[in-house]
Amino acid sequence: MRHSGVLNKDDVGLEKVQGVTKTSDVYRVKDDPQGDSSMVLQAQEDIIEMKDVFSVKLKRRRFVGQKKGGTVLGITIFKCLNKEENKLTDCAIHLNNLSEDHCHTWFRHLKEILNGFQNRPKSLKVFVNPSSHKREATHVYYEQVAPLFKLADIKTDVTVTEYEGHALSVLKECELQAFDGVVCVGGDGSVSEVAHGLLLKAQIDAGKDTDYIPTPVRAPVPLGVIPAGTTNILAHTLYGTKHAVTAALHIIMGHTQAVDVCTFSTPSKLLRFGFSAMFGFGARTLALAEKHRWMPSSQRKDFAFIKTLADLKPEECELLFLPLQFPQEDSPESDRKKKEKTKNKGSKDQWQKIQGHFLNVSIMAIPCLCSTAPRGLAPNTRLNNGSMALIVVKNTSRTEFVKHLKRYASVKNQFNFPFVETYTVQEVKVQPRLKSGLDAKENTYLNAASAEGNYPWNIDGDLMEEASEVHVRLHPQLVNLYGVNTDDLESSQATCKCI
Ligand SMILES: Nc1ncnc2c1ncn2[C@@H]1O[C@H](COP(=O)(O)OP(=O)(O)OP(=O)(O)O)[C@@H](O)[C@H]1O
Repeated sequence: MRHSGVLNKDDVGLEKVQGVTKTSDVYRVKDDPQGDSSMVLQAQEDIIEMKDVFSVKLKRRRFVGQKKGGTVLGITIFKCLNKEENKLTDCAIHLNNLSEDHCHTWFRHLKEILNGFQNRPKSLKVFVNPSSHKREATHVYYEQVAPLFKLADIKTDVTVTEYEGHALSVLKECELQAFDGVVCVGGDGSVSEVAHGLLLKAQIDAGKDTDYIPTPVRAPVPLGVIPAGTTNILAHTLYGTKHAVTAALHIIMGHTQAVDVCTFSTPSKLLRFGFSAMFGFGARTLALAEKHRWMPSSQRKDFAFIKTLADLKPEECELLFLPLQFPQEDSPESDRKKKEKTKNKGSKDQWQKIQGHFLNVSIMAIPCLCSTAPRGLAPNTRLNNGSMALIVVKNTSRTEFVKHLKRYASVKNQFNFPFVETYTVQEVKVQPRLKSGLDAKENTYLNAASAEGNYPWNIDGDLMEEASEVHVRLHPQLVNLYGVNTDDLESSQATCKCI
């Protein structure tokens, strides 16, 4: 057998015995007492690429109740298959042979090749949020994902979170070097907490002051997302689908890419690491939804959306931003240093200011694909292009604002309105303006501010409340995420019909 990474008909003779299911084929390796492995493949499928194989097992005949031993019948190869709409599925190929020695040789050879894939994880730290969406994350993990991890011989250390902030406190104490990756099973809120925890722990381990981190260090291991929440924007952006098995297979196959990350800070402290934020409409909607946690999740989100739209109000604020000085092409990871150099060239006098009344301000380091916006909330940025999209929606009528929102679901450009401005930026400072001469109650009515003067922020689907200026900085390719490049995904249709 050649170690070309491909099993083809010149390497091995496999006789297809019987098709079992769509995803399970049975072949018989022609009996070859010499152990000669250059046999002829007689099945319809000529080639099995080793890069698509994630597990090999010895197949045995066992009696009912027998746990160990048993007659070796052959080997089973488990392979990852591409289905339609960006979905992946697993498939089993059974190879039968009468010689036990022959089967063991094949098993060892294939195992050796699989062990040679350095980027595939062997040990994962897993967080499951049992309260996500309709409380199905635990089921999704144990029924759909854990069996695949076991098949791929991946060891797991699972924490089922018991309260908000649990994943963060476990990560702060976690010895990350014991794992090849961290996985979060839940919605955007959970993923946001785990991503923040992973990056914060990296800073703590590097001895950084966690209140002020101008140049954070990279996360030491990749992060994987298994979608099981009400909103799954990050999973959708990475896999092009909300499909737990697809996500698990990308993790098993070790498909990773470096992704840009933002830090969100006040003048005195770091609030969060994250990928995207909304201030104004997107944040008010989330704040209202959080107040109605007792409602079923999808209903809560639709209710909050409609109610916030009915009470549409602009936010008065000042935006300072540092435009990207030298627009960069989408470039591979090797350009990271070049990007950082570019970034440092931006001097303070290049800051630009706009102020006024804004319905929504989005600051996004990644395109943020979701079922309601298949091309993304920020289709004008990439996962790792070293910049953020700043999307400013100025005050306008509700009718015009709804037209703008509807465009997210269509193929038309959602930014092609006189009241929408977009910028490609490296840094943004958002300073809300409390109206002078008004008391806290009046300010709460006119602005989104709480009685304490705090403004809601929607950071990766997680609600944050801040009174002071929020400074958003981009850090190119700070974390590796399991998944594929958004540009390689098939585009899908919008599924939201609520406006
Ligand atoms: N056991 C728990 N009980 C309650 N909340 C938890 C628990 N574990 C984690 N959380 C918190 O639940 C929040 C929401 O989780 P997640 O995003 O996974 O679910 P979701 O259904 O998508 O929620 P959302 O409505 O926020 O989109 C996260 O901020 C997380 O910190």
